[in-house]
Amino acid sequence: MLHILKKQSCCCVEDDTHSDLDRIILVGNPNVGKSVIFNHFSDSYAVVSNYPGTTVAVSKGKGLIGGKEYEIVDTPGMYSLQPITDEERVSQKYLFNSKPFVYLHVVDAKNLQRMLPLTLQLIEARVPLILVLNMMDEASVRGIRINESKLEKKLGIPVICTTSIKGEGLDRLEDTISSYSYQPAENNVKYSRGIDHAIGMISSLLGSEYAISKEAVAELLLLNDVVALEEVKKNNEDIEAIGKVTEGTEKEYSDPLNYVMTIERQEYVNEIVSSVMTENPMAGTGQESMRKESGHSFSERIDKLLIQPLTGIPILLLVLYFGLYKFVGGFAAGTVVDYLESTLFGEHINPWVIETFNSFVPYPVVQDLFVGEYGIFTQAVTYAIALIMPLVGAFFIVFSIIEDTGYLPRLAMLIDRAFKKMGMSGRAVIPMVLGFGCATMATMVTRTLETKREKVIASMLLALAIPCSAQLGVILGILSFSSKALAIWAVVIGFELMLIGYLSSLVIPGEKPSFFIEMPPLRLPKLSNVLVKTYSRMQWYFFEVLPLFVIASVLIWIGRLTGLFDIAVRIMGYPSQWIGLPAEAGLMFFYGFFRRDFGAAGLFDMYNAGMLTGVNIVVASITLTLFMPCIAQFLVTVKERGIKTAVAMATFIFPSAFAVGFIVNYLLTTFGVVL
Ligand SMILES: Nc1nc2c(ncn2[C@@H]2O[C@H](COP(=O)(O)OP(=O)(O)OP(=O)(O)O)[C@@H](O)[C@H]2O)c(=O)[nH]1
Ligand SMILES: [Mg+2]
Repeated sequence: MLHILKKQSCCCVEDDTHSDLDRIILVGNPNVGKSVIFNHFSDSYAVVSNYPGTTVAVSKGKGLIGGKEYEIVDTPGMYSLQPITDEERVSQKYLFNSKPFVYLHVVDAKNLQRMLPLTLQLIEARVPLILVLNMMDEASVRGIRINESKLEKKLGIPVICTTSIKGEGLDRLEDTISSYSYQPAENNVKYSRGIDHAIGMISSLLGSEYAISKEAVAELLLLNDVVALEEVKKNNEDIEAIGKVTEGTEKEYSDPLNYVMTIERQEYVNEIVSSVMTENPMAGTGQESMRKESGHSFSERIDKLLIQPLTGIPILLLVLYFGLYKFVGGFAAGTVVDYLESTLFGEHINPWVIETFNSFVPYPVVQDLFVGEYGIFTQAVTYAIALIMPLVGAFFIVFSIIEDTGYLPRLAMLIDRAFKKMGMSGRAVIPMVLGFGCATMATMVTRTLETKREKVIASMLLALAIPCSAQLGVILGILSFSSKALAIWAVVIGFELMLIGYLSSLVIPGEKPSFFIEMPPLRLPKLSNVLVKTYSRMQWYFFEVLPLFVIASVLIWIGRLTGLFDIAVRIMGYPSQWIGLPAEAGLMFFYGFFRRDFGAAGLFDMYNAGMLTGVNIVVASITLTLFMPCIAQFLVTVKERGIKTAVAMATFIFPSAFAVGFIVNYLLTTFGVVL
């Protein structure tokens, strides 16, 4: 639980500041435990989850190793030095621009064959390197034994076995880092003559120095890698001559060069693995191996249940019912929020704060700003602490448990076919599900998707139809008065999501996505990780919402002093009335411009004040769910997708939210539905 005290570094901004400290950079495939090791050594916290692509931006912290302070850097997972997705590119760019003290290449020991090619590429890049064979616990359960010292000799770099989740081997890793000094390792990969020749030619054409070896840059150039091309252009290298070598070499081979080089590298990896690794699934005593076997087939059976639609869909519905409806909607939004908002803040804290403040500050204008109806304390802080935090907290607890089991990649497989109809692959399930936590974080996670088209559709749907945890909690809490109301809300939002997804896939050009996702083993969530992760996300969320809520309170205060507030609310009153709501509901949409959850909080207050009918509540919930993305999400969308796409999305979303609200209100009132 020491982690609780750590700075959290899962922020949305890429931090490129350089410190004077020697740097240790963690690199490796996704989902191998880099962030667990980062959390162990550094004073910052990076989120750990059981699916590939948890870390999508660089995280930094400081850590004492062998009595010396280092800067520790965690990077997004990458499969090879030639990236496919954006989060891999983040790591590749980092490699191009860093001269660290040492790289820790973290690999999953039970998948050595698949992971060592990146080690060989890093050796080819002639960077200072230590290989960390992590997840030794899972490898030994599978009867995998690795001869560490033989592997060290073969590769020419230090190799350390760890089970980072239990802290095993990390002391040895610390000692190895402390005594590390760079010794160039021999690059033993034998490429065929044409490729070898081309690498030699291109590297001799490179005049400048790079953070990685010229041969490694040459290999990337041979594969027309975008980042490598950018780097050599910056250094005014002879691009034309390089292009000629590349073209000539491509002609020599009937297969793409990437394929040929991957196969040739893999051949060498296979040779190494067969000499250093033994695999005996029946290892151990008779009893032990039987237990392992049955454990294996047990998790395979669960896997099947989760992935096959006949059983997978009912399981998904159960997860939603208990996780969201009962726990977030019932317990958090009902019991906890009720107590905090109405009793604790409403009856005790706020009256006391108002009285104390007013007795010290006798100026009504200032009183209004801090403790008035829309005051910084009475509205912004109360909303943030008593309403948003319990909802977000409850949601993140459920969410962390789901993440840590490895359920999300299985859900991705289950839903892949439905997602293909919306122009996305099953992989997009992960950012979409994360959107229920916080759409701002989730928009960044669209980096893990392969095609631009898929990224645009996913960002669009996140902005349009996925309610964030706080908003969802409020809506679940309010709509719990009638299961019919909740069903109407869910069907309309689900339908809109599928319809817009389907239409976007027809309109937005681009290649069809292919589905590839690594399937991590199912794991039992660790309580400490669930708590630390929930705490760090709540902290992040709190500092994200509180300033915006405070700014909203201040703007409302200025607006009320100048009369602009009434005008804005009156203007928003019109679309409210079009969808059958009282004009006062304009206030809620006005809040919604700041954040959707702020709007939802306004809706909660109107509901408590008995100002809305059953139909009104459903229509308002639907419109608010489909309403504008919040400011933070909009900014991240601008950063990830560009200003044009972001503005186009917002322009479409705003009127369409009211159009859907109008239709639903029309249908419900025409058919005389009473809720
Ligand atoms: N059994 C076992 N699980 C581990 C070990 N190390 C990490 N894990 C689990 O592996 C999963 C992935 O860990 P992370 O630290 O998030 O992996 P990462 O390499 O940072 O992944 P990305 O951010 O996706 O690139 C989590 O569920 C961890 O609990 C280990 O040594 N043994
Ligand atoms: Mg990570």
